Parts: sequence; structure tokens; C-alpha cells
Amino acid sequence: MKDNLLNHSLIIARYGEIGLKSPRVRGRFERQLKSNIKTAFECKIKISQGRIYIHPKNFDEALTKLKRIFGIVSFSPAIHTKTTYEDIENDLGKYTEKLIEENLISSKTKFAVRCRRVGDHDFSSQEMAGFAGSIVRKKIDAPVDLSNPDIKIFLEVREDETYIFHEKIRGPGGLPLGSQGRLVALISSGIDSPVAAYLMMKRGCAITAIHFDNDPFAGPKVTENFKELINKLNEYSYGFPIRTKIVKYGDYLEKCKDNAPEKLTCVLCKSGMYKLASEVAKKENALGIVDGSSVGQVASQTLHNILATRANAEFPILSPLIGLDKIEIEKISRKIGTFPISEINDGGCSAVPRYPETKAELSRVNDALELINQEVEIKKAVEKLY
Ligand SMILES: Nc1ncnc2c1ncn2[C@@H]1O[C@H](COP(=O)(O)OP(=O)(O)OP(=O)(O)O)[C@@H](O)[C@H]1O
Repeated sequence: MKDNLLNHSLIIARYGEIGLKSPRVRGRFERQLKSNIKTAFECKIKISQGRIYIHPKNFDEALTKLKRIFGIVSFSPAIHTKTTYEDIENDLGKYTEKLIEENLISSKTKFAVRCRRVGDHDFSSQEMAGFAGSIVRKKIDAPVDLSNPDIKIFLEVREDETYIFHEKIRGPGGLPLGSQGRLVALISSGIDSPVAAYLMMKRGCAITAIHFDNDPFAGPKVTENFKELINKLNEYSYGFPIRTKIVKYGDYLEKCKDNAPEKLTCVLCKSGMYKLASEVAKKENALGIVDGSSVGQVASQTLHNILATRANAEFPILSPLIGLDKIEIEKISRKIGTFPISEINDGGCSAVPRYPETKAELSRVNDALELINQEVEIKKAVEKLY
């Protein structure tokens, strides 16, 4: 989208699911959404009858950022006029001239006018659409095609106010960030966990990200990538910037390797992550933990291991990717912009045994947890959080 060449005076944004809530809940979500938009860019906002009317100071900034504000399903840069035949004729005429100037409509462009109406008027929506179509055709001899137009011109008549626009730009959808409380997200430097955190942000959850620095079993690139991923995810976090915690996890892993059966290293590692994340969740007043598990994707994510690693968890562990396959996850990762960072080779984790356990038995895992004295080791690791 180029500079505001069409002289748009406002942006009309729409929400989806929020509209299905009871009036009280809807009011709360609307206030949250309004506050998040105001944090993202300077503007005046009014919400009325399920529409958000935004008057931004900087149009281009607003159009870029609205694509990343959860809760918004679509938005349209628009002009505003009054609901009289004269005003609509005048302003739609000018709007059409601009569309012609910007080559968005020519004598070969098939067009349609769509009209929606709220309130009592002495015309029907269809009559107004017909009237508006004739105004467009006074400016340009373009063919009307209601079923397969190249361009749609929308008239939204709301009582005495009318809005005119020709684009509906998609927003990310979901619920306003912060409307659902906080989660602790386990974020590595891989593809999956940033996508999992993003999906929960999209459902309105604020995020505290925790990263496990496995040095000496992993190099510094892993933690660097993690920080880059957080920067990227923060492009979606208006109102609730992601809090981050990093924990030195090498000593815990060393203990697992030295004191427990080698095969169980990854299971004990993951179990420790959930334990530690629970401690962080308590401090952060979070209500759950989110990770990037997907059934069967790697050895540590078999159903047996999922059961064994979560059996002692104190908080619900949400895994929004659990039923997705790698291609589906990658697709989201590309869309949200984390893929190029996750793809960078970080050297991996050398603590992974040659033959990791894929069918961990709960009783054997519990024995191993005693052998490594997990409670004590996790307490020590908590002290190394920064
Ligand atoms: N170093 C780490 N720091 C924080 N969380 C981690 C770390 N390693 C793994 N996790 C969490 O555990 C989940 C499963 O990790 P695992 O290594 O088994 O799978 P993965 O498919 O490689 O995940 P990812 O693509 O997110 O790295 C990850 O999605 C992430 O939520």
C-alpha cells in the first residue's frame, strides 16, 4: 500500500469472535483491543456497533501494524461522508476520480458496488448500490459485473454516516492480546516453539518466554537465535511485550547424564523444563505452560514420553501444535516471519543420546527423577534464571 493517495480519512476495522460474546464480556474485550491499538500507533478510536473507527496520525504505520494486532479480522481504509444523496454523489465521485488516477479502475475494469445499511432510510441497500453504481459510471464507463468484479466498491451506511472504501485487508484474527491471562512459553531456537507461542498469543494470552541454555551441550548460537525469535514475536505483542527468562540448564543436564540411564536424558530434560517453567509460572502469575510438541515428531514427543514428562506437572501444558504436521507448522512459521531465524543452524544439543527412549515408563522415569534429585536440581537452576 502506497502513501495515502486515495485521501482516506479513517480506517474501519472489524472483529470476529468478540462479537459473539455477551455484552459485558464484549465490552471488556473491546476495551482491551482499543488499548492495544493505541499502544501500537498514535490514533483516535471509536468502537460502535461492532466496528472500530480509527483515525491514525500516520496512515501507513497504522496499515502495517493493524495486520499484527490480534482480534482484528479485517480493516479498510475509508472515506467518510454524510448519508444524503448529494454528499454520497459528491464524495463517491471524488473517490472514483482517485481510483481512476491510481489506475485501480479503468473502462475495462469490471466493478460492483456493495452496500450495507444500518438504520432507517428512505432507500434500500440495493437501491443505494444502484445509485452509487450510476455515480461511478458518470466518472468512468466501466462495466458492472455483480458476480465476478475486478474491484468492489463498498458503501457502509450507518444511520447518518456513510463510509466508502474498496479494500478489505485481512487482520490476524483471534482475541485481543491480554484478554486471556498469561502463559509461560518454552521457546528453543527451532521452528515449532515460536509458532506455538504465536498461536497462544493469537488466542489472547500474554507470554513469558523461557529459554533453556544448554551450554556446554549447546553453543551460544541457540540463545542468540532465541533472542531474535523473541524480537520477531514482539512485532505482534502490542500492549503486552513478551517477558523473557533464560536459565542455565547445563548443570541439570550433566546430572541427568551422570546419574540416570543415558537413554532417559531427553525425557528427564523435558520433565525438568516443565518443572522449572512451573516455578516461573507461579512467580509470573501465569495460568499454564505452552510448548511446541507435536505427536510423534521426534523421539521425545511420542505419546509415552508426553505422558511420562507431564505426569508431575503442576500447571496445564498446552501444545497447540500437537496435531499438526511439520509442513503445516512451517507454513505458519513462514507467514509470521520466524522461519528464517529458526532455520539457522545452531549446532543442536549434544546431550541427546544415540538411542533416546521413545517408550518411557512412568515408574522408571520416577526412579530416575530420584536418582538425579530433580527437586533440588531444579531449585538450583531456578536460582540461575536471568
Ligand atoms: N532449549 C530450549 N529452551 C526452551 N524450550 C525448549 C528448549 N528445547 C526444547 N524446548 C521446548 O520443548 C519442545 C519440544 O522440544 P523438542 O526438542 O523435543 O522438539 P522440536 O521439534 O525440536 O521443537 P522446536 O522446533 O520448538 O525446537 C519445544 O517445542 C520447546 O517448546
